[in-house]
Amino acid sequence: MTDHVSTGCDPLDELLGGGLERGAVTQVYGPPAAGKTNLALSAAIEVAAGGDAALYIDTEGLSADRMRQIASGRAAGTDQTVDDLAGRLIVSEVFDYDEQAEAVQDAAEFAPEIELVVLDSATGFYRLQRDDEDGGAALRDVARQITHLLSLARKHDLAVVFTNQVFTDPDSDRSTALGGHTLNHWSGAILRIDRFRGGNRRATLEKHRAKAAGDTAQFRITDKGMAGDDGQQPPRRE
Ligand SMILES: Nc1ncnc2c1ncn2[C@@H]1O[C@H](COP(=O)(O)OP(=O)(O)OP(=O)(O)O)[C@@H](O)[C@H]1O
Repeated sequence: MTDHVSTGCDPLDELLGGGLERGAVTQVYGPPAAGKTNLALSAAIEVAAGGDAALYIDTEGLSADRMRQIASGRAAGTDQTVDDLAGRLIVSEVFDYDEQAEAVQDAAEFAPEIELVVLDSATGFYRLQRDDEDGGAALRDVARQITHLLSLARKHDLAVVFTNQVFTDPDSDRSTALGGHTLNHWSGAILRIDRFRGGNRRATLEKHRAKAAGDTAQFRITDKGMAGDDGQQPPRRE
């Protein structure tokens, strides 16, 4: 077994020192439509293509069409079908904060049989409460969820990735990840994604156990999922 779970996109795997690290939590954050969900889906489908299972906790109303589109791109040219790949994804749809907490707790039941847990997004419901007086309590709840997933990652040697939104700090006018230091602390790796004109994406490594912060990679989102910045689907590792 390798130390990492592939994102399905070679430039991103390279940036992350091999992919999503097992035994750790990777945070992917960025503005709306940056490509966070695409990255998470691509990684989950890559796990499925390897014959393993992934748990996908979805708070955002995942598009089944988009999932099948990426799966179909991945299955092309192999002896696997879209249904083979989709069948190895355990999708847990949650509709509110309490359901999210429950689904994260329940990840423990699946952990022995899966290679990846996706939480997309960790803070979507939290964001709505950001200005509430219990914003602090909500953040503590999310932090508890992330530490629970981290303990599963360590115990079962699986990878965990969660997505996160940005907010603009009125003082510095910079956009930073929701949950700040608290969520960053529990994230072994942090990837920020930004979107540019023409559909180009840039990922910036902001935290990593073994690599310098500030490294970047370019990629694009295509019909088939994620591709290098030449628009070509990267060659697949066997
Ligand atoms: N088939 C496709 N071909 C090219 N680009 C696509 C395709 N499907 C989706 N996209 C791109 O992906 C974007 C959405 O990406 P994604 O859902 O991963 O964003 P996100 O960062 O998760 O956003 P949010 O925070 O709003 O959930 C779309 O705006 C579009 O640019």
